[in-house]
This record gives sequence, structure tokens and C-alpha cells, in this order.
Amino acid sequence: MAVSGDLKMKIVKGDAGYVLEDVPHLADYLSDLPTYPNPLQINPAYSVVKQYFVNQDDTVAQKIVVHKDSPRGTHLRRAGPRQKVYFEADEVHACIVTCGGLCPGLNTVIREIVCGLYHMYGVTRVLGIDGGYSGFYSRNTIELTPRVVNDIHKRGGTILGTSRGGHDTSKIVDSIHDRGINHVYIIGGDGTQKGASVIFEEVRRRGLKVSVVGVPKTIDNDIPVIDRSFGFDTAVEEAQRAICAAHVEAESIEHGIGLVKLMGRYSGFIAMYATLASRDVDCCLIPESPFFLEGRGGLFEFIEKRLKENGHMVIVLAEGAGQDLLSESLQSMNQQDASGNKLLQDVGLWISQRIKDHFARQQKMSINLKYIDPTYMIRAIPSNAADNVYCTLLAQSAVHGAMAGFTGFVVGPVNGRHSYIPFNHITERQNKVVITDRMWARLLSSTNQPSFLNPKDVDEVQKEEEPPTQLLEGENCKDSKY
Ligand SMILES: Nc1ncnc2c1ncn2[C@@H]1O[C@H](COP(=O)(O)OP(=O)(O)OP(=O)(O)O)[C@@H](O)[C@H]1O
Ligand SMILES: O=P(O)(O)OC[C@H]1O[C@](O)(CO)[C@@H](O)[C@@H]1O
Ligand SMILES: [Mg+2]
Repeated sequence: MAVSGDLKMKIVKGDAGYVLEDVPHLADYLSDLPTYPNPLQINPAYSVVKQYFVNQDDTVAQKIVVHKDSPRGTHLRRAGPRQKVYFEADEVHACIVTCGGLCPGLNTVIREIVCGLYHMYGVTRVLGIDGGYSGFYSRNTIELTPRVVNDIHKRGGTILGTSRGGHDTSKIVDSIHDRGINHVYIIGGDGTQKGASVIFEEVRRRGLKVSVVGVPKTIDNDIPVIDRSFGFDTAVEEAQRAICAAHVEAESIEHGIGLVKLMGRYSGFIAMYATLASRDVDCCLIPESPFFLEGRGGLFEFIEKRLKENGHMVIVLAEGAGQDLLSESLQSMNQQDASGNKLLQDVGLWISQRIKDHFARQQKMSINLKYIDPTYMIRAIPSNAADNVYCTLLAQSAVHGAMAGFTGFVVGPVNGRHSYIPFNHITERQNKVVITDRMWARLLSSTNQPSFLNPKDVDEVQKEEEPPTQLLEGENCKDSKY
């Protein structure tokens, strides 16, 4: 089929500053595509639901806090079933792939994509790609049916396996084409969605009738725009067990310190929310908030003060925190994983040793430090109830979008409404804790820890974090629900 139409970003402008950042559609580059009534129209479960179908003009506002004279900001296409679809059931040949690190809920998303395709749209051909992107061209596939996936949501991990590296766009698209696949569901983090975006571009360049759909996965909650990522809630909950153990250990011995390292390569959301949820934590250290060890206002001084006041303390540390300090003192290794992500040095072990050395040197106070590293335990578990429901909605929205002919998008909740988001919107930046925003201030007042910042640092941070548009409250610190 001939490639036609505008291949640039689809921006639709309306009166009063309305801007829609729309997602691509197969009809943008393929002409004369036939359409069919959505089979849900005659499905007894759905036909009784009033307004089950999404109005084609429904959009979701990315900014919901606006001022009298401020622009209305960007809108995104609302997710959900459409009255007409661009695929017949027996025409669809779908595949699902999972890439990057593990995350609670991966199996639930896989299960619900399979069941959604089968039960809502009558699709019966769904393949699982084994072991991430490279599985498209170097591994076997797994046939996925509702029976095969029936119980998988009760297990952690991904039944499809995952990997880092190995993204070869051309080989992947060859494999998609050769197998006759026309729905590609790609579950993974920021790197995976960059990969999905180039797969989509190649599919479009070749003029294939293939919908490419991303389901954002990140335990670190570092994907922007969406309210929160699946598995995050479960990880925060599981982190409570480690923090609780650290607290029990610390308070059972004189001058006990419990130190817990949590995931968070570049974003400290898990550490921040786990700290806020726990109330046992005296100090939370995250990559976004610089700190120092020695001297007035430093970490050692704070530890000494808290031990004198309370007799014990708990520190929660995100794995990416204080990496600048480590690089200064250890020779920077600059190693990368197969996907090109920087491999971090173990800040938990390093800081434990520094604290021990400091108090041993001082000879003022003898401390007892217990280091707990539950890193992989918080992501290798099945998702909790809230995440399971969330994963179901994500999967169903993904299926509805692909059936409706949309492509080149990720699905996710934006201000509580599931939306279709163009790839570039989520791959161009990372979601980070904004330490000049109110959520971090709430944490500081909850732990009563110092900010470790001097006014000069605050100026620097503010300069770095200056948002491209006028900052609206909570805009850059997601999940204001919490
Ligand atoms: N810029 C890119 N272009 C194409 N493919 C990419 C790109 N970045 C990463 N990938 C591919 O995406 C896959 C996953 O990437 P990565 O290992 O960075 O995990 P991720 O999706 O970011 O998840 P996590 O949150 O666990 O880090 C890998 O197979 C990698 O090769
Ligand atoms: O050891 P792996 O599997 O590469 O994963 C570790 C990384 O994955 C993440 O959990 C992101 O998925 C990071 O927080 C962490 O640094
Ligand atoms: Mg990543």
C-alpha cells in the first residue's frame, strides 16, 4: 500500500488556546482502509453500558490546575473503545513483548491484553515474543491463549522473559512483517518506548498496516506525563517490609542505625513514597537532592543529632543518590549495561562504611549499623490489588486503541483519565522528583531531616528544573493523589 499523508507530529489547535497532541493513525499513511462496526456493539456485556464508546472528539487535559490568564495547555486523545474499528477479528495477528527490568504487574498486563483481544474482539492469534526485543529475531515465540495466561497474574516477573540491549530495528520489523503480525504490544520503560518509537517509524516508512502500541513500565516511576506507572504502588508497599525490619533492628540496640537501599536509578520516587508511607524513616536520600557527609549541616552531623535525641534512626537511600560523592572518592567505573544505562556503584555499602568509619574515628559515640538491601525483592513480586486493576485498564485501553487503528502511542492515565500519548511526549524527558515542589517539602517535614541544601544550591536546582512553561502547582511532581 502507498504511503501518504503528513508524517510529522499531529497537532490540532482550537479556539481559546486548545491544543491537541494527537497520536498517529494507520489512515494517516494508508489510504482506503476499510472500517468495521466495533463487535462490542453487539456484545451483551457492553451493549447495555451507556456511553461505553468514547466520543471521537474526547480529549484529556494535561494541565488541570489553570490560572485565569494561563494557557489551557496540551490535550491528549482519550483512550477507550471506538464505534468503528480498522481490523476484523480474524485478520488480527498480535504479539506481545516485555523489555527492560522486571516490574510487578507485567504478567497482569500480558494476561489482560490476551483476554481483551480474545473476549472483547474475538481475536484468536496472539504470540508472545520470548526474551525482549532480540526475541523477535533470535528466539522462539509462545502462543498465548486465555487458558495459557489464566493464572499468570499471580506470579512475579514476566512469563515472556525480558532483556536489555539487542534492539535491531530492521530485523525486528522484518520479523513482524514475515510473521504477518499487525498488532505489536510493547511493554517496557523509557528505553523500550524509544525502541518502540523507532519500530513504529520503520513500520510507517514501509507502509505496513501494523499498530505499534507501548505500555509504559517502570518501577522507578520515571516516565513523564502519566499519573504513575504500574507496579510502583506494589513496590512502595513491599519496601515497607524492609523499612520496618530496619526500624526493628535499629531500635533494639543502642545507637542503632537501619539503612535501607531502594531502587531509583535517576528518580527517587520509590524512596520518597516509601518514606512518606512508613513514618519510621528519619532521613531519605534521593538522586535529585544533593547532600554531603562531613561538616556543619552534613549527614554525619544529622545522624549524631538524631541518635542523641532518639537513640536510633532509619535511613532510606535510593540507589542513584549521592553518586557524585562516590565518583569523587572511588575511581569512577563508567560501565554500562547492554542497553547503555550507566551501571551504578553500590551507594548503600559505600555510605554504610563511611558512617561506620566516621563514628569509629570520632570515638564519641559507638554506633550499630544494619544495612538492608531489598532492591530486587520489591520488583520481583506479583502486583497488588490496586496495580492489578490498573494493569487491566492499561491493557484494555491498549487493545481498544490498536483495534481503532491508532498507532505509535503509549497508553496511560493522565489526571485520572486513560489517554493515548504520542511516543515523543514520554521519551523526551524523564520524570523526576522536583525538590522545590511541595511533595518533597512534605517529606522533609515528615522526617524532619535537613534539606542539605544551602541557598546557592537551591538557586542551582531551580535553574536546572525550570519548566518549559509556567509551573502550575504539583505539575512536575506527579501523583498528587498521595
Ligand atoms: N534509544 C533507543 N533506541 C532503540 N532501542 C532502545 C533505545 N534505548 C533502549 N532501547 C532498547 O529497549 C530495551 C529496554 O531498554 P532498557 O534496558 O533501557 O530498559 P527500560 O525499557 O528503560 O526499562 P527499565 O525501566 O527497567 O530500565 C533494550 O532492548 C534496549 O536495547
Ligand atoms: O539489574 P537490572 O535488571 O539491570 O535492573 C536494575 C535497574 O532497573 C531498575 O529497576 C529500572 O527498572 C532500576 O531502578 C535499577 O537500577
Ligand atoms: Mg530505563
